[in-house]
Amino acid sequence: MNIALLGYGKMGKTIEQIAIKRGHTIVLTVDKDDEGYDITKADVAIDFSIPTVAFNNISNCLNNGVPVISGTTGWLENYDNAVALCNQKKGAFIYASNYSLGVNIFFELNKTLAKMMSTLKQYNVSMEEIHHTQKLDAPSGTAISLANDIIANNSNFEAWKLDEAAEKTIPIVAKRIADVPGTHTVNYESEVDTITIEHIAHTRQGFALGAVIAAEWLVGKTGVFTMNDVLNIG
Ligand SMILES: NC(=O)C1=CN([C@@H]2O[C@H](COP(=O)(O)OP(=O)(O)OC[C@H]3O[C@@H](n4cnc5c(N)ncnc54)[C@H](OP(=O)(O)O)[C@@H]3O)[C@@H](O)[C@H]2O)C=CC1
Ligand SMILES: O=C(O)C1=N[C@H](C(=O)O)C[C@H](O)C1
Repeated sequence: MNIALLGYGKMGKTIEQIAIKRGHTIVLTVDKDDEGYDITKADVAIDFSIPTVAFNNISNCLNNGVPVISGTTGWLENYDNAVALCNQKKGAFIYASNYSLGVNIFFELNKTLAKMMSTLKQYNVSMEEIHHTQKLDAPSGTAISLANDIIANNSNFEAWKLDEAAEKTIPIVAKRIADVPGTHTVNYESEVDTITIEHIAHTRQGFALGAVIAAEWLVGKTGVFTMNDVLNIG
């Protein structure tokens, strides 16, 4: 497959290595100063850029008939517009806050636990995410997905908030520590005990492999998909 990498930073470069090992060709890399690039030579585009440009990158692909997967976080105010454009153009699009197999299993565990805890009002939930100090957004996209899945599966919680505890609200603490690829923790705490589930990424390889697998899966399809479709879980 001919792949375009929109965003050629830590993730773009890790994806490049894995894509080449899997027999693909990188035909385009786009970074900050690469305005007006020609996407049409790519069979699929993989966007891991920055929050302010992700929607432009995705729109450019969909407008040119190129399937696109995005892992960029912090741009979700435009997610519905991306879905509408994909449907209008009969294109192919995946966004996932986290492409790793481990986190997608962790998402399912989190949903199951949230359902189990819904009748146990003595437990308060809280979340923590830890990432490297270059991260632009907080809380992480993965933390937002986890919080939204708790809200969808447990009527004791209606919203999430960064750093703030309030009634029916899930507080999320975001810590920034040098070189941490990504750690997510969900805690249920009562007066007598604590239940914790945690995912720790040791490297970026898991995110990158998942992104390449998603790109391979998307080519030839039409529609808006999620990692649950790719991995056939959930
Ligand atoms: N969904 C998932 O599984 C994962 C998601 N992520 C997310 O992916 C994104 C990228 O992460 P990461 O690679 O670590 O970040 P980096 O900062 O290392 O890379 C982002 C790259 O985007 C480039 N960029 C800036 N402007 C543009 C533009 N107009 N078009 C294309 N690229 C541009 C930056 O260039 P320059 O440095 O010159 O500004 C930089 O090289 C983040 O949003 C992060 O949260 C990360 C890991 C996993
Ligand atoms: O910025 C990162 O590095 C990561 N971002 C994603 C997120 O915001 O959830 C996924 C992963 O945790 C790494």
